[in-house]
Amino acid sequence: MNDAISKAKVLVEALGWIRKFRDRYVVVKLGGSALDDPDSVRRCLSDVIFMEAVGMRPILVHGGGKSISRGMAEAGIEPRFVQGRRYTDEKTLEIAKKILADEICESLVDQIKTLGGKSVGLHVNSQNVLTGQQLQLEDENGAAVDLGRVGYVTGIRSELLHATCRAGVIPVLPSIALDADGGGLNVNADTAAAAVAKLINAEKLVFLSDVPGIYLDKDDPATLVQHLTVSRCRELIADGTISTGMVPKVEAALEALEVGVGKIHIIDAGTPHSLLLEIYSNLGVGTEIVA
Ligand SMILES: Nc1ncnc2c1ncn2[C@@H]1O[C@H](COP(=O)(O)OP(=O)(O)O)[C@@H](O)[C@H]1O
Ligand SMILES: CC(=O)N[C@@H](CCC(=O)OP(=O)(O)O)C(=O)O
Repeated sequence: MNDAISKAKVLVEALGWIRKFRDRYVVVKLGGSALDDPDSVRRCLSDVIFMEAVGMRPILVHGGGKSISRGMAEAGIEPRFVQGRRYTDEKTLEIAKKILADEICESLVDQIKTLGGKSVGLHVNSQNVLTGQQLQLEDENGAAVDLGRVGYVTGIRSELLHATCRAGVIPVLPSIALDADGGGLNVNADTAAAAVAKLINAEKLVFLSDVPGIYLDKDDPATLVQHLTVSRCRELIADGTISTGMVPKVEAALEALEVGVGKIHIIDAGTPHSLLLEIYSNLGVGTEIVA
């Protein structure tokens, strides 16, 4: 009986959050590290289906950096990263498009359908949503850095996203954009997710990664921080506590917060139902970043 009552309490606790987030957009970013574990992916997708079923409007944005690197190795191309971005020549762009749009995105859509949800892949080879421009970076001496076909998102087809979500269909977007001439651009998936969150006025942006959140000591999970402000994040980037793949994630998070996205969460895709616990319970499981 006690067990039954505690289960009912979980539902009652969730009710408050379900009401609060009804019809609100949440952008969920699934990273390449998380995508490598099929069980985690299935569990995360079933959480996303739950969110849609209880009235939220989830939009899934995904990367797949590790798979692109594997695809390049098969094609005999050595991956090269400049300031965390993959140098992308035409051949690499074709590999990225094939792997992200045709393979990973379509596989996520199929899995959502198998799990009982409705979903559609919106991308360069179906209905494109993300438009962008070529990214111009400078090195420490102020000289232009050639990144090839690397871009950033400047616009989204928000009407298509609204209509898709209103119809109860979960949109899945790979991080490839089209420029004004219809040319493909390889976009870092963290920045793509933040841009979508920003342009759709999302309530939340959730990064599903392969760590439970941000650690104060990169190698010690016991140092997980539950709550960070923008200024504290900047300090942690400056002193090197936040490094490697976490830097673009947190920088993208800060940009999204600056333009009104309510809250950012960084959680572990491998922790069962971390998404549901983070959104629909009083118990936060990862790191939240607030303005
Ligand atoms: N302070 C930190 N706390 C936690 N992880 C960190 C930190 N600094 C760097 N990292 C690294 O960031 C990685 C997550 O980024 P990344 O591998 O790019 O993930 P994704 O594929 O989800 O985008 C972690 O696996 C970890 O190695
Ligand atoms: C320009 C650039 O670097 N694009 C990324 C896009 C994929 C990505 O970001 O995937 P993760 O989320 O797995 O890191 C890349 O080619 O790896």
